[in-house]
Amino acid sequence: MSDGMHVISAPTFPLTLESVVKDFGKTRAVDGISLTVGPGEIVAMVGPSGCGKSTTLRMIAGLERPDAGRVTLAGRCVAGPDVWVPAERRGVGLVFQDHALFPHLTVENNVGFGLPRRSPDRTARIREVLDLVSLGPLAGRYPHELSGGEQQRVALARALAPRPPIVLLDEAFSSLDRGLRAQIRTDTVAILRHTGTAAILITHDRDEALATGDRVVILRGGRVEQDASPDEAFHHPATRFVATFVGDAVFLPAERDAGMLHSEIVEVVAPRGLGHGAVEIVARPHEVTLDAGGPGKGEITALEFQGAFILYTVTLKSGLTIRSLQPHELRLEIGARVSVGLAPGITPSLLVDGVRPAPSVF
Ligand SMILES: Nc1ncnc2c1ncn2[C@@H]1O[C@H](COP(=O)(O)OP(=O)(O)OP(=O)(O)O)[C@@H](O)[C@H]1O
Repeated sequence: MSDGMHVISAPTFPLTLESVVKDFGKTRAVDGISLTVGPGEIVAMVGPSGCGKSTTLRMIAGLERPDAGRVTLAGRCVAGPDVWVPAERRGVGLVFQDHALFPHLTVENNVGFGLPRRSPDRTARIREVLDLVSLGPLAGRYPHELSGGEQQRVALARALAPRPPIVLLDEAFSSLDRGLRAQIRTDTVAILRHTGTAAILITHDRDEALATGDRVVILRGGRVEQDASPDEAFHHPATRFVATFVGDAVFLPAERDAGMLHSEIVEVVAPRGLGHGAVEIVARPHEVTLDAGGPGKGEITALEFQGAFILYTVTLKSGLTIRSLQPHELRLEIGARVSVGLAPGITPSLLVDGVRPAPSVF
């Protein structure tokens, strides 16, 4: 610019959704979702069946047309009022649960499918992405000659080959068995990070979402219930629904008195401006302590062996049941009386009428 001003250009986000809506007849599948995915960011989208995950992904890919709102990919509006760019011209990478490989094409031809036929670097690019997923030696095989994990890697290589702004993974690991699944997921994330490719990963599995995403977007009824880091969603859930969706949660009703919140097992200072409404203190079972000495306010009413830990169900005097996750060193029988508390250093989150109070109260 001639006046000497520096122009700082806005970063180009791989993906922006603005108030996107999709109806199927009378069903509102997606109800005004807004979302941004930053460069190289991996976003896990999670929520119960029917919450709109796949429909959202299909609108990003161009397989469904939004009824309202706007989809922008790498700075280009691809869906909006009067704008519609079809799937084949969006350049989005897709990886599905069933891998969707072409059975009559070899691995290398599957990988090269999205690359222009006459591109001079086509062969080199196929080699490069096959090496990236460690499948170079299998380039000439057909999909039916590969294991499930290898097929998944071919699908990833095919999605990455055209250097897409974003890769969309729809339940991409669900068909793999448990042990393999964790390994392939780790490898996939490493490859996405290595190439700096942004991704949205759709999953039913909360542990997968928390382990994989830089951010987790929790959907419910076609809306974003919370969009936060895994740590934030786990420790400061926006709603009661999120609290239970991202992990096992213990809700302790609390009474207000003289600036304190009193629950059956713990007291905490009431933050200023907490507002009116029913307050609950939220804890996780691994934060609930049990002490077998003394009279105790609770009684062990069930226990469940969970590998490295035992999950105890404790019934308190009021009849409220809570859960506590304990190492095997603590051996308690059903019927044992215990004192119950919260581990030192824990600042439990609060809900007022089922919703996290505004951050300004803390
Ligand atoms: N083609 C369609 N026609 C009619 N209704 C549809 C269609 N696709 C999805 N729906 C409905 O839209 C809502 C959202 O579906 P969607 O598949 O996006 O959910 P989801 O979160 O991906 O679910 P799941 O985890 O079970 O795959 C559901 O109520 C579903 O029944």
